[in-house]
Amino acid sequence: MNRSELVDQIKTKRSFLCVGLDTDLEKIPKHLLEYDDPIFEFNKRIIDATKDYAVAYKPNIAFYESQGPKGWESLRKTLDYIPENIFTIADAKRGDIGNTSAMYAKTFFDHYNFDSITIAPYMGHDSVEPFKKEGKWTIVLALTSNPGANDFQLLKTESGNRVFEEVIEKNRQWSDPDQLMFVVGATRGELIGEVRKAAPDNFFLVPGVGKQGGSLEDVAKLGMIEDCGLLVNSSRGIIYASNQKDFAEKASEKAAAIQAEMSTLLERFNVC
Ligand SMILES: O=C(O)c1cc(=O)[nH]c(=O)n1[C@@H]1O[C@H](COP(=O)(O)O)[C@@H](O)[C@H]1O
Repeated sequence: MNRSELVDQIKTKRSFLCVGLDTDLEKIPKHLLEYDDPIFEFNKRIIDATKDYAVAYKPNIAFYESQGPKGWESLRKTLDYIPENIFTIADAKRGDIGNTSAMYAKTFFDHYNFDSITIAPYMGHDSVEPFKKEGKWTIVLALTSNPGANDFQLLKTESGNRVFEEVIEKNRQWSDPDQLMFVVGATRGELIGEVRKAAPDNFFLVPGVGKQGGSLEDVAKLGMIEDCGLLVNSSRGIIYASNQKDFAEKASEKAAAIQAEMSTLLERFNVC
């Protein structure tokens, strides 16, 4: 999916919500465990319940590969079930020497037809390069939402930049902004504005609202640009809104509430 198709979705649905499919057999309602593929049965109902409010889905690959071959099959069925006009993110956080990264790209872009993949940039340009592909996006970790982000990402480099700024600057030299997003945690407060300064025209994937406590309003205030430029993810806050038979209904209510807030923010910041 290209940028203008993504932005059209955002304007049509008045939403920049990404629903994270972090589907955990320990957390899904017990009655679904009777099915042959409980992960897919859960995802299917979550997708049906949230697709009017979401512009992207992000299966976190750890939750699928941890189940062995069956998990990969649940992932494929889930991906096939996501409506075609909704953006898909393989949250895999890959990145290795060139020929190995090329295999990761083959997995997620050829075998599984994802629109994008998350990438850990620690190994530098030749580890990111193989993910550049026509019609596909790379989503590079810049300033993450977790406490450990401070261990490396905020360190100053010789140039005076902090590591996350260096990651952004370099990746912007290597890739077109219409195929390059950055991950910025909603929990990073004022720093989101500094990330926006470093990447004025890239889309951001912003996890960390909901369970991790980030504020949607602050993210919009500091990060929104003319064509929105944001995909804000919520996983547990939506998909585990209930662990009873009403889980899909509750997920729908949560997604609808976030979409309503997003609609107001899109209007406030003159996107649509
Ligand atoms: O790349 C990510 O999506 C990601 C980056 C980051 O900095 N923080 C972060 O939480 N994530 C992912 O975003 C999702 C957040 O889930 P919730 O906290 O349940 O909404 C998980 O799949 C995380 O792996």
